[in-house]
Amino acid sequence: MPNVLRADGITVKFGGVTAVNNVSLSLGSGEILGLIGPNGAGKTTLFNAVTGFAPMHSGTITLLNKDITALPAFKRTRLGFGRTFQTERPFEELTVLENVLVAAFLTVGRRREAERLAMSVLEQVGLADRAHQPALDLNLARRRRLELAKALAVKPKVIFLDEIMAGLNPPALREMIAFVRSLSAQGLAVLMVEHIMEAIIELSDHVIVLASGEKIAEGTPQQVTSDERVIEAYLGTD
Ligand SMILES: Nc1ncnc2c1ncn2[C@@H]1O[C@H](COP(=O)(O)OP(=O)(O)OP(=O)(O)O)[C@@H](O)[C@H]1O
Repeated sequence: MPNVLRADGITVKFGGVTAVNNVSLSLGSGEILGLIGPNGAGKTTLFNAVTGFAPMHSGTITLLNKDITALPAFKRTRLGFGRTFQTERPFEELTVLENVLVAAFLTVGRRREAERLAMSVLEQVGLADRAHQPALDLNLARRRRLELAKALAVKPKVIFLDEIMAGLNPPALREMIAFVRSLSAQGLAVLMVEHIMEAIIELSDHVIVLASGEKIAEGTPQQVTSDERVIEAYLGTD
């Protein structure tokens, strides 16, 4: 599988705390990489470093063989990074469509083209019928879909999903799992931080486990969930 994204030797420090220590990952087109680990393991920090939202101490990032390490987040977005945020934060006073338009304008200059793109991603996530409602009116599952629509509206090559399954009820979780699978089937590379193991096990081609900023295991979902170090990191030892 050709590499879409590579991150090599990523280290992030906050003052004296090393939140991510020398972690590498790579991701091919249509591949789903799950990033798991106990609270405070460094998942969000690694995710933010790769997407350009957290400064790195060291490491390199390449997108389609182009070194993008020095680029700020908005330039990475333009080159094909779409992301959701752990705490979804729509502009609540804007409509659903307007929220997606804000993202679409990051990659498309003309209004008509941006509107077409925004409507097509709203259709893709099943929110087209709510396009003209205020974002404020959406329930949690639909807010997550709006986050996805915003991430897709930048025409990504890699999509970064930060705990998009958290708090969903079982039917909404099933729908979200199916939706993420459909993204990978379309050739998108997916990097997913997720605590819901059901989703990780069903979706991930490959899983990286972080604990205290270190990569402690990687492999298929079956390999990592039976790994002693992973079980220890989650359960602790007395
Ligand atoms: N802006 C920051 N300033 C200082 N320390 C930070 C900052 N962001 C994260 N940290 C620290 O870095 C470590 C990793 O945190 P991070 O949020 O990346 O973990 P996580 O695996 O995403 O956790 P969770 O599953 O709870 O979201 C923690 O010790 C955290 O306190």
